Amino acid sequence: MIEFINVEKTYNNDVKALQNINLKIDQGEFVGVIGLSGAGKSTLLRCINRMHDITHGRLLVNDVEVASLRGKEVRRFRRNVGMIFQSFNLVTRTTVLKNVLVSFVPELPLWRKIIGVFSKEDKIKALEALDKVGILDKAYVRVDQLSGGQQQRVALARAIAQDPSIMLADEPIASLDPVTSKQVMNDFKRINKDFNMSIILNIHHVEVALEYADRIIGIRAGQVVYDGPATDVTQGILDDIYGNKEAEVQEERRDYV
Ligand SMILES: Nc1ncnc2c1ncn2[C@@H]1O[C@H](COP(=O)(O)OP(=O)(O)OP(=O)(O)O)[C@@H](O)[C@H]1O
Repeated sequence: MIEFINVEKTYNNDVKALQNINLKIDQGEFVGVIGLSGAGKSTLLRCINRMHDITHGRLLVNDVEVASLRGKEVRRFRRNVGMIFQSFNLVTRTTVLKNVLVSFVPELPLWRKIIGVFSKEDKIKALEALDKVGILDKAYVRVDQLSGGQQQRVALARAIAQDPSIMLADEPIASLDPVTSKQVMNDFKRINKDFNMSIILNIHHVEVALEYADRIIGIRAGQVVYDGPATDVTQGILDDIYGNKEAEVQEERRDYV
């Protein structure tokens, strides 16, 4: 479970990116985080895996106080919280398999990192992860020969090879076409169902969020303005999250007249 208790995040430049966040996310939930650009979606995700430190309140992940983790503990903790980025973050000039194997590097002794030898078990784990996202046949292909969607699947395989209980995804389909986006979202859905992995993703495409996520968290100016089932999201709720520009303009005109 992920639990935010009165969480605040203020950056060094005094920007209050998150305020008064109280959330409980159970194991196995599929959550879509939506909101305007700059609302605080990435910050929310990045606090969960301690890429950013919270500045007030408490954040617990599987009963661990995230702020209390030090050094090695942070690395061990992050193995349990996979992260996918819009830009895939892959080494494109090497094979798909090597990119997945890199996920085991933190656990390897230094001499094996240097000579790049991975155990048979690691290779099997990596190949299994590629199989789970349907690109086992691409294991020995160089990443730069793959489409954007296939590259995102490699990133997904790399994250699931660590067997995390939580997967965070920061705009995972932002650079993909609609058809490929659907394939990647279906991968998330399958992983969520088959492995009961919690999926929390930031997404600009509201219709995709509503189609795939079970729960929607709407953020506006660093605060949660909606938290509930995707099926309950109405136009009025979307106006609360995104602001209804048309209504605001009408309002201003009325005031002016
Ligand atoms: N490293 C940082 N240092 C200072 N301010 C930051 C930093 N990262 C984000 N911010 C600010 O915090 C606020 C929230 O940003 P965040 O990236 O979380 O929003 P977002 O909803 O993910 O936006 P987008 O959809 O554009 O990615 C913004 O005002 C942003 O400028």
